[in-house]
Amino acid sequence: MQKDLPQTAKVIIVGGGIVGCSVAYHLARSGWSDILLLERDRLTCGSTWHAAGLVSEMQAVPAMTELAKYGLNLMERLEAETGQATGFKRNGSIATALTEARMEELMRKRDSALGQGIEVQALSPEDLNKLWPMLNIDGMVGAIHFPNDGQTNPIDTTMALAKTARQHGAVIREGVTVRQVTMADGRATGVDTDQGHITAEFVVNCTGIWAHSFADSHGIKLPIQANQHFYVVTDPIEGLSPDLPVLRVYDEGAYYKEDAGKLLIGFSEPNAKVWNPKGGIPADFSFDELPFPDGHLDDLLEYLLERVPAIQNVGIRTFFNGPESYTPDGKYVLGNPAGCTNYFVAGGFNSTGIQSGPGAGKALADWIMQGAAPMDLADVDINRFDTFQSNHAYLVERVPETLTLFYQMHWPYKQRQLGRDLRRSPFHYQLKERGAVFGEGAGWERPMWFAPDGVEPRYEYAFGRAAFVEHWEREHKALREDLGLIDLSPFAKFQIEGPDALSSLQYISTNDLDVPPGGVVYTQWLNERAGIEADLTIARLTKDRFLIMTSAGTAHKDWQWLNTHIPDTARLTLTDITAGQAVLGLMGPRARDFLQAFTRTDLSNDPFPFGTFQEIEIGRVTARAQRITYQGELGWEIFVSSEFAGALFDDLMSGKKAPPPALVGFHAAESLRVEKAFRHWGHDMAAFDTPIEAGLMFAAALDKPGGFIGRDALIAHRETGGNRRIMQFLLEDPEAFIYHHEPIYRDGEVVGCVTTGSYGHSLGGAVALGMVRVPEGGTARDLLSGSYEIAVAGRRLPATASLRPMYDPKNDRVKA
Ligand SMILES: NCCCC(=O)O
Repeated sequence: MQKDLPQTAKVIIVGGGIVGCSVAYHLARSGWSDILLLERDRLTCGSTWHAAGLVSEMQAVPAMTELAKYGLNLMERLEAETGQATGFKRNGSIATALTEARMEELMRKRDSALGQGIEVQALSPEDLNKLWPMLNIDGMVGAIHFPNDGQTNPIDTTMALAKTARQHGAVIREGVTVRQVTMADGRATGVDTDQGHITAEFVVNCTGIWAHSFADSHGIKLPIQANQHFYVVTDPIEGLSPDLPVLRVYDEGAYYKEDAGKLLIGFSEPNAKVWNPKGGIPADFSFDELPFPDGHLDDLLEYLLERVPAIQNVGIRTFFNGPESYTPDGKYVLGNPAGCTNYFVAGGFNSTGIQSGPGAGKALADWIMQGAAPMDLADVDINRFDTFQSNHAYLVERVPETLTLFYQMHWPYKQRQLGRDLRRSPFHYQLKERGAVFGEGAGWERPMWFAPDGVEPRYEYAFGRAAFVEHWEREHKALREDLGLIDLSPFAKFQIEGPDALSSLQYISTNDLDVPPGGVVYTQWLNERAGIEADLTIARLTKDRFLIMTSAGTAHKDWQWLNTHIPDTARLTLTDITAGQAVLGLMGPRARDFLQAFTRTDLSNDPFPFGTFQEIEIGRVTARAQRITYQGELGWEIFVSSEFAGALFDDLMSGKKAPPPALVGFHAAESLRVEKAFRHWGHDMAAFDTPIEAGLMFAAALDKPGGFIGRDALIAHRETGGNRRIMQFLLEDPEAFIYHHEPIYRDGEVVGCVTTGSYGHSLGGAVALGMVRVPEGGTARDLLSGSYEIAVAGRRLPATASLRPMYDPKNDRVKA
């Protein structure tokens, strides 16, 4: 037993890598006391010690970028603050392109970086050579240079964080093994260590490559798995400048970093490997490395000898392989798994723990102290993952591709190949037979587009008008002008039933759900600050029974929100019935005539108005048809018990009663919704956007009896008017394509960025939604003046902007 090991703490952080030390640093520096960090062996001994230490501001999504920028600024001042050298330097970083397509990717990345206030310049191969004189620029098309990026020494940086944490009162103990987090009634109560029990108010899992198995041991599922990460280090190279920028040659799967007069070269290889030792990751793996397999990197090693010929003269001294933790989507995880509000995790850093860990540690510390995420962290929230994504075999199959994709072309709409074919809708094989090309969302296989006879059902990726765009366009127009059928089965469906179902839903929903049975209500769920936590549709099935419908991507999060916000005393049952109900969207101007041919129910407007549902017979099958749309046309979403789904599909597609609808994939579903300016949670709005900013006040029943969570904050926010608004944009140039995060300029100044980009095949150009700043001292109406541009691959293209949907602004088509 260590002397003076506390018996109780406010926060116990398990794991002494850079992330755990950053959490301790930020809690202690903010004045929280009784912070205890427990490390099984010595600080940094898991993955931190062998990390390469590249630090870049620009990350995959804006929230990660903001935290990385914070982290770099922190590293910059850490040495002065602690007196501990960290090795941090802003020697810059360069990303290179060996193809025109890669250059377009980099120019799009540059646009996005500029929009986020990051300094970046495009370089010609010759300019590049001035910054990296040893580089062989054969085949280089160009590059981009981030002068404020750099590198640091991971061990020293971690030690500096730990030192300051200690100076501010945190206790950091090495050589204490946490065997278990103790839990009671769904809450963490403390930890069992090899030296006794310690009680705690909060427990934080920062155990890196052990996070999955450690959490599993106390019943918490985490989507984290170790991959093998390889790098080599040369012998000293004469004349290598310590100020040499970090270099990423994406097309050759390699990064280069100056390392005490040598070059450290790391890889993102095509055939990446997980580390999945029999019996799990050894508990005593400490400052250890893994074998460097023969032949695994031969192609990439050949490239580097050509790319930096000086290496041929000195040779490679070290071949290193170390495990690092990865997630199924390449973004790290923060927050409360499984709704356990005093258990936190920060993990799965996908080889970016040094650049992301310091900022992520701050975000997590703030989350603990404030009791809520301190900024929009939807992209990294642990609850974006469903529980199936913590399955060990799934992770082992899935995560090597995360490492591989890191440096591969980031093609628009690129689909993963591994960890697929896991979640299939009841229509899967019928759609596949008809040419469906599948993409994956929340594990579901979803038809993205349909290849007609004679066209191979697979993507040829490209920027702009790729080959599949003509099929996407055909499906989009078929639905707009005639009739389309979309498989919407991945929708999550939660049934809530009981005498307190209505009052509980009223309490968490902005809209008034006290509608007659048969009504379908669009609503948001807000947090206390009036930020939007969920965006859903709720049908009142009977007086005491409701069906909540939400998108597959937010199912797990919304389920957690529901469970943690319905009052404890409420008399109701809550059931996830997603698997039992298949859904078809039958949408388009011919929807009524078509469906009428199958049913005796009168589908005309008066007996079957918009925003209602009825149970109807559709030929041989009885289903619940609800008259709403996410595509902006007349239509019904048809909910059918899964065992009848195949028969319903066959009947509708048979052509016996009416010409069948066109099959429509998710590219068209998305372009149809963006043309109609329908918002999507997680893209166009999230927990830091209010209904005012998202333009959704029409769904807030401010005067309903009893109010709702967030109502007072929403009313207060309405007084100030808010300083941002969602707008819709249409590019004037019909050839350009928008994807995501492109900056939006108003009169030459960045005022926001694209939240969803698509192509409006009916509007005739790229169409987008974007959150835009209201001019200082002005109102939302002022947004309608001024000239707008959107940056696309290095060019600023004029765009028309609107606060109302450009397509069918009065809903005439929807309510026809
Ligand atoms: N630790 C490897 C990081 C790779 C990269 O930032 O490109």
